[in-house]
Amino acid sequence: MSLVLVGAPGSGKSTVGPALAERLELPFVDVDQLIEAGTGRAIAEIFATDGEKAFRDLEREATLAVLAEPGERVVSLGGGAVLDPQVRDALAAHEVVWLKVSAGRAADRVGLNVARPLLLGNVRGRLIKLLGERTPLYAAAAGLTVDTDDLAAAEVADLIIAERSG
Ligand SMILES: Nc1ncnc2c1ncn2[C@@H]1O[C@H](COP(=O)(O)OP(=O)(O)O)[C@@H](O)[C@H]1O
Ligand SMILES: O=C(O)C1=C[C@@H](OP(=O)(O)O)[C@@H](O)[C@H](O)C1
Ligand SMILES: [Mg+2]
Repeated sequence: MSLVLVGAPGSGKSTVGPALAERLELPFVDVDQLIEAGTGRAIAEIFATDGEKAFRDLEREATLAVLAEPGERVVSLGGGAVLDPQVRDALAAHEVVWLKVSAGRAADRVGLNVARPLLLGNVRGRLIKLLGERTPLYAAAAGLTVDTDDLAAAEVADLIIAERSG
């Protein structure tokens, strides 16, 4: 069983994951990084050239493969991975932590970073829409929720460790 971080873009999955893995002395996997390493292409390039559907297919395959591996690790998913019903089923076998973030705070964090093609244009507006669609999915998947709005990434990691040992 792995410790799996879910949440919107800008919630801190890719930042908190390595900190958590280091503290727990577990291996760390970021599925977006795995896709980029496996294809030799940036996520933004996959979106731009092949479209979102092609990215979601790669994401499903990579996410299901990581979640099927035995052993314990810390896994950071992409923000949209929970849209896939097979991924949601696979998450049921893991310890899932939802890094909750408001649209305003997530927008502050991701800024105008072009690495997130889904948010291009009106970043805050897109985050509001995306959170509306995904909040029920994150909530249903998670056994633990951490509101990250007013916490530094290291504090989020500390809180997760405190909650699971307490
Ligand atoms: N709790 C936090 N407080 C402030 N900034 C954060 C926090 N978590 C992440 N960040 C910053 O926000 C940006 C997005 O974080 P990232 O870990 O890539 O999020 P995600 O993987 O969930 O999209 C990065 O610049 C990161 O340094
Ligand atoms: O929310 C999404 O649909 C996406 C989130 C991104 O990951 P982060 O959540 O780590 O930013 C990345 O997988 C891709 O740009 C799509
Ligand atoms: Mg990430």
